[in-house]
Amino acid sequence: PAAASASRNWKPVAESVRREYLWAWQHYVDRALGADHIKPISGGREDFFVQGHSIGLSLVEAVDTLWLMEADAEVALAVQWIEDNLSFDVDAPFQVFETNIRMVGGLAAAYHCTGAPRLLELAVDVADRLLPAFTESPTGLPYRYVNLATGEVSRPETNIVEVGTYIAEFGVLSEWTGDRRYYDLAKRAMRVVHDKRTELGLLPHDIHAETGEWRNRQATVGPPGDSYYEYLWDGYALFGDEDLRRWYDTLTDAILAHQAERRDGLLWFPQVDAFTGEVLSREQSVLAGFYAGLLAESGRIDEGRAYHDAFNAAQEKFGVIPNSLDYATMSAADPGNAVRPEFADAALMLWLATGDEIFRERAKTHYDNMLRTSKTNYGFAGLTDVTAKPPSQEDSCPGYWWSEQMKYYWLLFSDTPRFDYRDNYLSTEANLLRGARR
Ligand SMILES: O=C1NC[C@H](CO)[C@@H](O)[C@@H]1O
Ligand SMILES: [Ca+2]
Repeated sequence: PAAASASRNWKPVAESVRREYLWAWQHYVDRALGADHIKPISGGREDFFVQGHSIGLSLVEAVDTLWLMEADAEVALAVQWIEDNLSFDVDAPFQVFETNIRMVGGLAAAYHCTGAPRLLELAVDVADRLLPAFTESPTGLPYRYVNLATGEVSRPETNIVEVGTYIAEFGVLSEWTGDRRYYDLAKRAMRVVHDKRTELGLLPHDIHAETGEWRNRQATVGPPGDSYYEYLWDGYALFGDEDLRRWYDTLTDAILAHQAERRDGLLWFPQVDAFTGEVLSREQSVLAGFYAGLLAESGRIDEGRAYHDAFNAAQEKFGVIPNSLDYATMSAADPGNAVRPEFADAALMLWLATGDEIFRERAKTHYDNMLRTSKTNYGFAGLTDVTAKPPSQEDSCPGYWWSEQMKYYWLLFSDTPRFDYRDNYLSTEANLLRGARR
């Protein structure tokens, strides 16, 4: 292998990341403790799952990040708040997918890092409240919403992300409790989707939970297709399930054969008709950028590099990559960016897979551009237009900011002893479910 390029001293960057994170955390504690979101411009509070009732989302998403940063006093405060206040006995419909990746995953990661028993109890409690979405479904494909207090399910018009992004969180609950129901229900839904692939081996992205019928023709590696593919690989990586690997390989080979396009030396993944392969759109969601990391994790390193090169071209052009990019013209189809983490997610995965310093350089640029454009009075704000001078901000900070990019930067630049750099797993919400070194 090429001699590892003399890597620069990244410690000052890691210290900056930790300082900025704890600065934002202190404002959340002082002004919005227990709120799902802080409003970073005004310092106000914002609900995410249910209007009028927060359940401490940003705090739950922050615990493992704080722990990895060795901010142990802050971890203690957060765990105490959870033990004293967090209840899922809420008579309202919750989105099953978002509740899983953020709350089941956030609590499971907090338990993995701290060992506090109440955190596992709460992860099991909220997962149990999600199960009717699966068990009430005639196909095994979960409904999109469930009332956490009554178990009433609703909204069968769903998609492959929202039926297929559970195996990581549900799988560790099965592993840690011995109850296989979680794993089996998550895997069954993934099997149903895989078995409905088209002749070309591609997947449309919208599906009906009661009939099992496809509701559209378009295939995408962006939302709402992305984390279905991610979790096929993750289920194999975490639990060694050869079915999941076989399904992943079948679908990925088809994507690379029918859904990939090279243009000016860059690799892109257009939206195509899953039945005919016809290109339907060359718009690329910034969220699709995670796929460069997934390709590298799953042994397609050259393709992963090439796709990250494509998004890096966008980062070079725009500074902050727009929500949606038309890669035929490299123009911003949707000019906002709600502090999306995917470019940094893929940079970490590619750096772990290759050791190539270029990915730390690219992540540093992503961090610098986020600092410059999103930092505001009490935290970090999403952008409504990355092309404006300066980019225009919105008074909102999403929960994934507390779990994702700041954790990716910290892991890339700190070399923290609390993370096993050789054997680890981060969920699609960057929840650490394996590799904490207590
Ligand atoms: O998988 C996900 N999709 C959307 C968010 C980040 O853009 C986040 O919730 C997560 O990474
Ligand atoms: Ca993700």
